[in-house]
Amino acid sequence: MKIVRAKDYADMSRKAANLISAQVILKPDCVLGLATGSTPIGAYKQLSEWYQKGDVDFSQVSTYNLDEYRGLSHDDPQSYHYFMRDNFFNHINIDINNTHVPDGANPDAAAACAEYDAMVAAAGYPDLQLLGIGNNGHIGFNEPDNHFSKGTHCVDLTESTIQANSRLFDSIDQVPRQAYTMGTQTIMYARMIVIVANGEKKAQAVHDMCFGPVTPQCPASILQLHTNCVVVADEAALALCPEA
Ligand SMILES: O=P(O)(O)OC[C@H]1O[C@](O)(CO)[C@@H](O)[C@@H]1O
Repeated sequence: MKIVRAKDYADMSRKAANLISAQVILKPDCVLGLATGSTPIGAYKQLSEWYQKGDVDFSQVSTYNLDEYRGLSHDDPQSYHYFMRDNFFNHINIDINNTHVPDGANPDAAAACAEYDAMVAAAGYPDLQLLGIGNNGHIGFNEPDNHFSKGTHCVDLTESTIQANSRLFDSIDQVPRQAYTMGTQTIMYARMIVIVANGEKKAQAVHDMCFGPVTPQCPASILQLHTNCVVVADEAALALCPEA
């Protein structure tokens, strides 16, 4: 696990975007695993600007997102389908048919998850997986648990995640209680992982991810065992990691 210290959110976003654009430049038809949440928005913005300047070309890239709320239509402004179009896909030259997000609109959880797993496997798994980290150490929507998850599955969101994500909804009652998420094992199949974190709220989770025991109680801690994982975090998120 390599830890890259960034000055602030803008610096973190640029550094993460640099790693992603290097992947696309080196392998134009690469598979990117993508994340939602507030943290990666700056990196998506930076990549979109570099695309506009002609520095990076997404025409052959395909993408697989980590997760989606169960029960939201693809056009619901709170859905991750919508988020990805709004924050990234609409601003670059990616073929929208090559972008994939778990189908939260399919009420048949088993079918939706099995179908998504088959697609990610058929694509050969991501060359690079971008991740954010939850305040409780979750990756994707893999919440603290007594075992690490494997493939795509339906999860009950924890109260802390519902609370944290309620800032993006009109009221906490509107936050969906379930989601479909890529499993931890699938995330670990990515050939490179870039995990971004900023702000003091993430400091404990970042410390536990990098220096705590490897335990499903902090799902991100398993990344210590990945052979090519880069943590890009700002000073505030690294406040409890002075040794990093
Ligand atoms: O970047 P944020 O908004 O803090 O979210 C962190 C994590 O939480 C999620 O949004 C899910 O709650 C993940 O997709 C993300 O990685």
